[in-house]
Amino acid sequence: MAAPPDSKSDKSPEELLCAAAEAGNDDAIAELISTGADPTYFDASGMTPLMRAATGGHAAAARLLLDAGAPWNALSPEGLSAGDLTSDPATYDLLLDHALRSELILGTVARRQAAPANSSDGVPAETYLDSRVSFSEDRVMDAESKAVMMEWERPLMEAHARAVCAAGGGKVLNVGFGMGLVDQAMQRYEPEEHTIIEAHPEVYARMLKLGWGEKKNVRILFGRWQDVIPQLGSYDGIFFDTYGEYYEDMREFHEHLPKLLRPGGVYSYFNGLCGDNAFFHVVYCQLVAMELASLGYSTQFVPLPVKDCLKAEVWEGVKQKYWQLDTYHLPVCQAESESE
Ligand SMILES: C[S@@+](CC[C@H](N)C(=O)[O-])C[C@H]1O[C@@H](n2cnc3c(N)ncnc32)[C@H](O)[C@@H]1O
Repeated sequence: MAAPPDSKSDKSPEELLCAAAEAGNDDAIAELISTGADPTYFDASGMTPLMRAATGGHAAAARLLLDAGAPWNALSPEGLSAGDLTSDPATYDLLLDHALRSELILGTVARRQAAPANSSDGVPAETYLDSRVSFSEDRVMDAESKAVMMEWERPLMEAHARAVCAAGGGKVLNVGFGMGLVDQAMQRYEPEEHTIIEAHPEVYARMLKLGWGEKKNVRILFGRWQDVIPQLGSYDGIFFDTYGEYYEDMREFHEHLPKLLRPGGVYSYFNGLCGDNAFFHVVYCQLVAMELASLGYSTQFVPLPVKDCLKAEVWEGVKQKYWQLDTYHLPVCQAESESE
């Protein structure tokens, strides 16, 4: 709750804090915070003091506010965070560093968002696999009209297949069939063995109907990757793209990489984490890269423009636009010793 108005100016301490943040007045910020002004306050325009400091490019002011507990991940009515609002490199770096440290400790954004595909609000992760999905030419939808997979991603899936089949002709693994876009692309590289894991019964039934069960180099494992992992071997290329799971699930999958990925192999995943906010997305690209680095993998992000794939009509009938950024960052991960 906002503190009472300041008698001299008729403004509350929080409004004064916003004004001081906007002006980059560090002394006034320190004074207001020390006398109890709330740094988590949203002003009448839906802006926090930190957003005001970030917009003005005042790094020192932003530091004072973060140290006082200002939330780095608060969103304006337009869905922008302080990191999205600044054009000052020092303020951006400060916010990014703070966000990474907070997420490493608390994981607040990850817990709110389902990882790599889309948000699972509406259909909880645990129930997605028990609920109906529907198929049309350009999408697979869940029971809540959220997109499980969409045709606009085809060029991305082709680029992922190119990355993980780079060595050509080896053994490849794909986790999550969806529309089979990445698998179609992988098949063009004529892998010696192509393993596909799919957990949804209706997606699995459709795979069989489409003839995937008869391809001689294809091995289908029906079940959750968590359950079929003991049946896996080791691979030259691995792609991971599930739906309705959380960042923690992907982290758990990554822990298996040292066993699953052969020396010289390439790992990639659908990089949809926080695909509706540019700053959160950068935070999560870096977090995953740090986590993979701790397992001995280096990650490069290849920028792919996607604006032209995303005309407004793409989202017609879809409850949530899970991707809203102009550039997709395709991750290419390799064992550190091999990528140098
Ligand atoms: C986003 S789609 C994959 C799209 C695919 N990359 C393509 O190119 O069409 C995600 C798929 O993962 C499946 N899935 C979800 N959770 C899974 C799990 N734990 N194990 C295996 N598959 C899972 C979903 O049923 C869905 O078919």
